Amino acid sequence: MERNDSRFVHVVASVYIYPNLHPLTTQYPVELINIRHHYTTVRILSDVSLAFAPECITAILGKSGSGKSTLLQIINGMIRPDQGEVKIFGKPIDYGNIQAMRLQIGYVVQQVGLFPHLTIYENIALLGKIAHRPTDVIRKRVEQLMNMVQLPLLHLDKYPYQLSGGEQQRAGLCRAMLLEPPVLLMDEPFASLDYETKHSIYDHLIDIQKSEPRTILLVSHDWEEAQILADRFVLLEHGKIKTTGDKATIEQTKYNYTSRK
Ligand SMILES: Nc1ncnc2c1ncn2[C@@H]1O[C@H](COP(=O)(O)OP(=O)(O)OP(=O)(O)O)[C@@H](O)[C@H]1O
Repeated sequence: MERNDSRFVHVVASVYIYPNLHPLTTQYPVELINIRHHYTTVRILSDVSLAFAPECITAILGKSGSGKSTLLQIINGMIRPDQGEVKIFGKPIDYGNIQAMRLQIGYVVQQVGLFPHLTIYENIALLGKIAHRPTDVIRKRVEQLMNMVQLPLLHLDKYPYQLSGGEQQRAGLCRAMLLEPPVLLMDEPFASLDYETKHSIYDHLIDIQKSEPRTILLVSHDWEEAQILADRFVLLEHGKIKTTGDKATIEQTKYNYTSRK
């Protein structure tokens, strides 16, 4: 039986469920069922079925162009797949009411995407305002998050250009976590950072995950990053699931995968 046989759902890691025998339940915060997607005539994702375990960090690994970012954008509803279904906490995405679902899903990208005309406070607090949270509650949460990632509070009134790349990335992380989303999608968030800054943010992320466990899907092509941060992983190759596994198997998979001709 091929591992990427679309009749099977890969439950990360390495447990396979036959949907007809064990209907998927809401125990999985994010489920992908037979996802297929094309850009123009090129197929980017083929029959991807996955169920992501709750409160774990799952790395989505694969070479450039393997479809990792497309998969993440399908999960947060930015892209509607040509075929298949995405379920968030057991419910299929309602594309007519995407905003409500987005409040449950934080999204962090490499380019950070802080608004240049807003202060760091205003950037981090933005979703709180949109969700009509009381100002004092938002302020408290912003300060709590900044403390968690060790971003000095004196940066609150600064503009993004006045912060370093690593500080901006931490502010982006705070913004994504403001509403305590149970699911956090991260698309190569640390790729542009230097080694030391990256490692210091890894430490903060591990600490945050201990105090506020959430389901994190981390797109990366960095096996070392996956080894440090991830509990589980999915390896994509040409838009298909090559394999899935847990932390203990990342190193061997990396060796097998990267030493191939
Ligand atoms: N909007 C688009 N229109 C057409 N093709 C696209 C679009 N977005 C991505 N692609 C193509 O789809 C393929 C998969 O892209 P995707 O960004 O999902 O891969 P990736 O694994 O995240 O790559 P990378 O690691 O380089 O970011 C690539 O060949 C890319 O050129």
